[in-house]
Amino acid sequence: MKIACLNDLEDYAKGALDSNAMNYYSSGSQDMITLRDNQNAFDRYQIRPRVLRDVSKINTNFELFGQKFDYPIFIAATAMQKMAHVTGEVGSVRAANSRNINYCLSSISTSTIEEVGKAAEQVSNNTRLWFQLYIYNDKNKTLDLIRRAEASGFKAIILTVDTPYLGRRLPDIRNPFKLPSHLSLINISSAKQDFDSQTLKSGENSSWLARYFAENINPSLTWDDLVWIKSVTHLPIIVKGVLVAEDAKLCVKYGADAIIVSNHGGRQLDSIPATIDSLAEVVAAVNSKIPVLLDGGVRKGTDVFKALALGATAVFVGRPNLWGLAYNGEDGVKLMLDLLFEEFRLAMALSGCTSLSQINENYIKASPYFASKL
Ligand SMILES: Cc1cc2nc3c(=O)[nH]c(=O)nc-3n(C[C@H](O)[C@H](O)[C@H](O)COP(=O)(O)O)c2cc1C
Ligand SMILES: CCCCCCC(=O)C(=O)O
Repeated sequence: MKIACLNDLEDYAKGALDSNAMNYYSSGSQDMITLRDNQNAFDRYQIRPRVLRDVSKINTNFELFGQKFDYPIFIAATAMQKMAHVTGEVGSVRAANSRNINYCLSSISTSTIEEVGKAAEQVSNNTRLWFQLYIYNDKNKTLDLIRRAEASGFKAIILTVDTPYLGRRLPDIRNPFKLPSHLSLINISSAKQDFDSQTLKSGENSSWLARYFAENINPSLTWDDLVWIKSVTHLPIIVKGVLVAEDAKLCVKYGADAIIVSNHGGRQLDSIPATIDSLAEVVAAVNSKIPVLLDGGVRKGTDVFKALALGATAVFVGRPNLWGLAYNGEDGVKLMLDLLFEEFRLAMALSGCTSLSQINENYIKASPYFASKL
């Protein structure tokens, strides 16, 4: 069967990946309510299309932090991509940069920061790369990651703020995840996958991923750490994992250069709002002072259009990158992106919009069906 949309790629990946990788990639936390809602929530909005406008030419270009992008669709940071395809992060970055869009590398990658920087340079002389940062208890380790990202041509740091501890992912507790022995968390010192289970308190999360986080990642971060990061790098700092107006205002106050409205793909706290439902609140609070981006559940061109209509500058896809890799490495990720680009261009044309700047709140409304259920 020919792949027609991103959900087809997911179906393919389900048959191709082993259950260890698939459980890790696909799961959300606890009852996965937020995971499901991220996608479902897009259906609660409708597009208000305009007609009889010349839509023979559609322009999807835009600029952010002085860099030009061909589409407002980026690839989000997802950890350990070599379980999806032997090329892992290198395949993904090559696909993204060949299409002139951003690739975000996770701190917890299976390819080095330097390999990813080089791979991007090979396909584009204007690399489009952001580095996602977890702050370690060891500040030198954190600084080392920042310096390596700077030296490898990364253009911004994404500070993930929704993960002081890892969410409780039940599939990983029931069937403990194992990183295959030929892979490692290569940017950071070796992570112990085995530990003495006697040290666990009754009921404590026994996943090594969760334990790695508990032992290495700093849960005491505050807004002052944002100020600290800004003081140690010239790169823009993008705060990822903001969902409410109060925090959006603090991002502006403490000098964030952009916000990503994100609930970590439904993998952290469960029962929190879908990102598309949080977007308008954050956009209003920020009051155009800094760009607002969004990830979570974006699977269709109309999802991208809806996010932009509600005020997002750009969106990210997380899991679809992994499904694309599982399908056919770099070419699979290119296919994933091209499908989404095509759907988005069509959504723009059929709504009567020929450039991104025309997409605004006049093009969106709550679905009357869902509004009546509230
Ligand atoms: C398998 C997997 C690994 C992830 N790893 C990271 C990570 O290392 N750092 C991070 O900030 N977010 C991570 N995320 C969250 C993504 O950056 C993003 O917020 C989420 O995937 C977006 O939702 P989507 O998968 O529905 O597109 C991960 C998500 C998944 C699915
Ligand atoms: C070994 C550390 C766990 C990686 C966690 C990456 C992540 O953010 C995720 O959602 O998974």
